[in-house]
Amino acid sequence: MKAAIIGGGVIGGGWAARFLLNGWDVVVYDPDPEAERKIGEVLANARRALPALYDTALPFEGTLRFTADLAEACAGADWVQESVPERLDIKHRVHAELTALSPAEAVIGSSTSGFKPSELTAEGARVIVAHPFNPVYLLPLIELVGDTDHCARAATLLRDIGMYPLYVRKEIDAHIADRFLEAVWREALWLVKDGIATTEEIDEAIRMGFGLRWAQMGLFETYRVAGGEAGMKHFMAQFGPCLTWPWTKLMDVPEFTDELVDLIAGQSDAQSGHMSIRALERLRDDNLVGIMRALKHSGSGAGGVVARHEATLPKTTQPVTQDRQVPQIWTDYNGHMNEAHFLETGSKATDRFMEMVGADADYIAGGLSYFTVENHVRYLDEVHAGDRLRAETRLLSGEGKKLHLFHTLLRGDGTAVATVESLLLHVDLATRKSCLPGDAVARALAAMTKTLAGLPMPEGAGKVGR
Ligand SMILES: NC(=O)C1=CN([C@@H]2O[C@H](COP(=O)(O)OP(=O)(O)OC[C@H]3O[C@@H](n4cnc5c(N)ncnc54)[C@H](O)[C@@H]3O)[C@@H](O)[C@H]2O)C=CC1
Ligand SMILES: C[N+](C)(C)CC(=O)CC(=O)[O-]
Repeated sequence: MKAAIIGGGVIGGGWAARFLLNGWDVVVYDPDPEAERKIGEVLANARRALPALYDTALPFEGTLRFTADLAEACAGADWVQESVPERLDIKHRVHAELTALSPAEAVIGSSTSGFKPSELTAEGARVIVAHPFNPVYLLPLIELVGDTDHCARAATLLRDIGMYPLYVRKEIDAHIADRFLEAVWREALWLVKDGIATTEEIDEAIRMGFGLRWAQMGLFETYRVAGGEAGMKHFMAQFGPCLTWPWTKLMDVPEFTDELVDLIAGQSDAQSGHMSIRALERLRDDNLVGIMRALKHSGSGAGGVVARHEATLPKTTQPVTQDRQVPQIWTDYNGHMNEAHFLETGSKATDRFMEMVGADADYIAGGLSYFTVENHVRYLDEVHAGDRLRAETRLLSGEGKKLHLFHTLLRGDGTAVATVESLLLHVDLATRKSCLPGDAVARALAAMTKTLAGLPMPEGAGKVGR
């Protein structure tokens, strides 16, 4: 698959990284002589962040090219994404060329934050709104607005690269999400201008409270809970009258005078000027990865999107039971992967092995499973954030109620970095007592045992179950 990225600034760079890290070939067209350097830096941040959301490897990266020839960028593209500055005259000029140069079946998306499809297509261009959120390589939301068939094709491709397409049924300036951002932004400008709060105090008011709620429940679900046992109706009855009180300045906008711009920029420098933008991006990405991984556990919000995408990625096959990238959040104060995550990788390798022999989610839902009763971990070498890490699993014994596994954890360069030897007992989940496995699992283990018969024990094995 090929993506053409037209305009490779903050947003175009993020799109390029999202496509590339999902295995697409990417060609970037941007007249800025600095575009290649900037995209290289965005990509470096994306490489440490996006794969860290997943407990399995993403597809191999596609190729990245830069071109000064717009026709070459668009030729054979499956997706052409325009991310040039938010000016309608520039968008019109670029869209006319993209419509003429792109394959008829290609999606042509505009990253516009606020222009409506009727404005973008007024001069005959074939384009839809595909509005992303920064950083595009991590945040799944894309607002799609415009021709329904075109949007439907776009939605399918977006899901394949782990994104969440939200079809906006009725066009409106600034779509859905930016209307909220705009409301909050305008209120914040007044609070600074009127000397009520600094930029830092406003950020604390968001991140210490409602910002945490929004990521996992949005607005309406949060307020439903805030209504107590009586729910949404009680919430609306209690806070309905406030709608007529002066709790907002929404219809009134402060003018960007030099004085206000200097005040805000100065406060922002005092708040965050000690860090470079790239360092702030890495801090933001590490936090987003941590939050999204927590949400993945419960299947909520953006975490649910990652979990659903992960389920579509190719599964490992014997003897490989794990294949993933080491996330930043797995590293510790020594600058390498913390000991706990070697065992976590071994544990996930056991889960995958169980699946491979038929002790999968359906089997467990049927009331049978394995419990680990002993582990032995040997730490052989260091692993760092961003390293590829895989596990190869050898069945040592699978007779009766016992399952004895030996996982070798290998770094991307093939070096064995740890072994995790695990002893498990088959259990009946109703009685919580050990019992023999079901026939299909017993047969799969017996067949595997036969294949492995006569092989020597792996080096370092035999430390548990004695
Ligand atoms: N920055 C943000 O937070 C978000 C921006 N957007 C939208 O994305 C679009 C791009 O915004 P940013 O990336 O922030 O701007 P930017 O200023 O970072 O990047 C724009 C890029 O377009 C290039 N460019 C200018 N004319 C061009 C042309 N004729 N052909 C190809 N490239 C050209 C520039 O050299 C520059 O690299 C806008 O429509 C904006 O509303 C959408 C979501 C969030
Ligand atoms: C400020 N903004 C209007 C450019 C914001 C967006 O369009 C989306 C985002 O990433 O916040």
